[in-house]
Amino acid sequence: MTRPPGRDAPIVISCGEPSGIGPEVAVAAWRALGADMALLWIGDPAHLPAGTPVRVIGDVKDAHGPCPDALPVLARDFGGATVPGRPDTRHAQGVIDAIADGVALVTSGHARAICTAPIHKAALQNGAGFAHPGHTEYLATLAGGVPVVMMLACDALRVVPATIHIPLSAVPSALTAQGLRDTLRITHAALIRDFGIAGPRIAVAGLNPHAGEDGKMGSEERDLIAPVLAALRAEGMDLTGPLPADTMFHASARARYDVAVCMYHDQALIPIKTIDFAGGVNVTLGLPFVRTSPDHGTAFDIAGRGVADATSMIAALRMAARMADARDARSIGASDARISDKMIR
Ligand SMILES: NC(=O)C1=CN([C@@H]2O[C@H](COP(=O)(O)OP(=O)(O)OC[C@H]3O[C@@H](n4cnc5c(N)ncnc54)[C@H](O)[C@@H]3O)[C@@H](O)[C@H]2O)C=CC1
Ligand SMILES: NCC(=O)COP(=O)(O)O
Repeated sequence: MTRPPGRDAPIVISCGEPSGIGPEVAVAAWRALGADMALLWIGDPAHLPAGTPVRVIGDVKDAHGPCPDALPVLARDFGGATVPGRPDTRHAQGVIDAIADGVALVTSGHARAICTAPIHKAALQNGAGFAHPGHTEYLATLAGGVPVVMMLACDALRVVPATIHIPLSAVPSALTAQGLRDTLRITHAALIRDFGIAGPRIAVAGLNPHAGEDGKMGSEERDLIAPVLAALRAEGMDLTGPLPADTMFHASARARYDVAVCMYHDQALIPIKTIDFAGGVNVTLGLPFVRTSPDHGTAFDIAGRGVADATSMIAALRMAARMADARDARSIGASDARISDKMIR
């Protein structure tokens, strides 16, 4: 990463699947935040809701600073209009490129963060042979193959699935000590660096009912999870678990931790989407840049009707800005420290 781009630089929004609700929630979020925050949408302007005022940007420097009168757009031609709810294979490569272009802007220091609108994974696989199960894995590849962690966060809860987009039947064999250690270490470091939590309290779910009931209902807790937790506790991490997953998400249980690390996708996502579907944010931890996303998908059933709730997209943009601020503050702090170090010598 080059030096931080400054608070005037935009947060880029990749268009996501154009036949889903991505374009409309992006426009609604710009209407809500555009007076206070620099934003830059990457995609085909023909896919924006009719009547959206657009400012096509030639040079990303022209997207610095808030632009409340028109949505700044880095225009791409995806080769055709879109029909709500019907992904078009011709658009798939453009959707993928918008993500890569957004990441390039952030890593080159021209943008502060990327906020990705939802993609339809199958549409990208069918249309462009997209080899990744989701953004999370694609972004890890774009960042050079770094290990990453998916976290979903709302005001009441943060959750991390230790395995992500794999069939349920593949979960037990995909859970490894190394993978779990990486997940816990990345989560711990990110809560300190990006969320300002000095000593993160991490609760870890078991895999099986009743966290295995002393090995009577499964052995992963005893043989895999507990030893990993013991080793990381010895390094100073504040970990509880493995806990029975069914009793760790009610309000008084949630008050005892800062993040719940779960063993598979739905164990983590069902509680947060139940507690706050509208306000949840998906954030990728471990990347060298800031990436957030709304917690919902393409919602084909309501796309193009103007009824999609943009609360999650707005929350995702706000979280991206806060995370970028936190990273800026640390990097400015670090360079100040280097300067004062030199002065002392
Ligand atoms: N970050 C991403 O790119 C994500 C992509 N997806 C993808 O989206 C596609 C559809 O996934 P689903 O499981 O159907 O989930 P979904 O979130 O698209 O839809 C589930 C239900 O919630 C409603 N809904 C979703 N967002 C809404 C909003 N903002 N306002 C009002 N109602 C909303 C939908 O109308 C639907 O009834 C899949 O291909 C999935 O992979 C799903 C989650 C995240
Ligand atoms: N269920 C969460 C989800 O699908 C988000 O995936 P990603 O595209 O952010 O990796």
